[in-house]
Amino acid sequence: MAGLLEIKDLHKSFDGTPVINGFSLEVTEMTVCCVVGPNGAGKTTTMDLITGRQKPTSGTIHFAEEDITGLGEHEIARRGIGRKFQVPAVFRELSVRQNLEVAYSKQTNALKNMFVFGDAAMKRKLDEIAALANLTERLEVEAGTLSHGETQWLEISMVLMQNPRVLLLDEPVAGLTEGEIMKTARLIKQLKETNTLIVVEHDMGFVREIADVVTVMHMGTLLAQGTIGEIEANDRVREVYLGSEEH
Ligand SMILES: Nc1ncnc2c1ncn2[C@@H]1O[C@H](COP(=O)(O)OP(=O)(O)OP(=O)(O)O)[C@@H](O)[C@H]1O
Repeated sequence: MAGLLEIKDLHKSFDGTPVINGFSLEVTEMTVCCVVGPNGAGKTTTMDLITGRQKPTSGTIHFAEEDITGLGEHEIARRGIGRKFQVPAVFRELSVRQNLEVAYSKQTNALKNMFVFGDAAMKRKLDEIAALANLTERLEVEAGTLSHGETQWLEISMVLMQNPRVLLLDEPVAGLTEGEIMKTARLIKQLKETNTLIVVEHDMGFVREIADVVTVMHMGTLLAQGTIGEIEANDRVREVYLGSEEH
């Protein structure tokens, strides 16, 4: 079966300096693919290229068998690729519920859906997502009062309100407590039932919990790919990444 997302021979240079050097990746539907690698390996740039924030110098990106290379950010989001950034972007003065409603209203078919299904469909979706993300008890509080972990879950929930088929998460557990990390792992495993996830993360304990496939990037290319066991046993990966001070 073809991958839901297929990246082939991607290149990106900034002012003539190559940052992505022939990177290829195939992500199977309803799996969790974790992208790891040392600082500066090109992980964030790859996510920027997938979501249209940056345009590749060459190479192709196909999503659901359609060529999305070079399309704009909004068009790619509209086709079903959602992204949660590392830096929180919630409206702090609004309640958790209002944040989720705003996110829903941003989806392309929001108006049509409201017209056809009314508020009830949105409310059902909102309750369902809040329950998944441990936010049911927090729906009426101001988003600014949430803990760091809850803020991360709210952001993931906001992306989910837009009905993505693929969800890109940039470092979702950076700065979280052990308990929050385990809850986030549970959330991601549940999301895999309906979504495909690409997760950029440095926390290898978390990666071990959630990954079906681990992709290791190094200097803008694919260094290795496999199960977490294969990756941890790979001498080259240990040399350039897992053996480094970060771990
Ligand atoms: N807009 C830009 N202009 C110039 N250089 C850039 C730009 N964005 C990224 N780079 C460079 O590209 C390289 C890869 O950066 P990138 O942020 O993709 O790495 P990363 O693997 O995500 O690292 P980290 O784990 O630290 O987030 C770095 O050397 C960075 O300085």
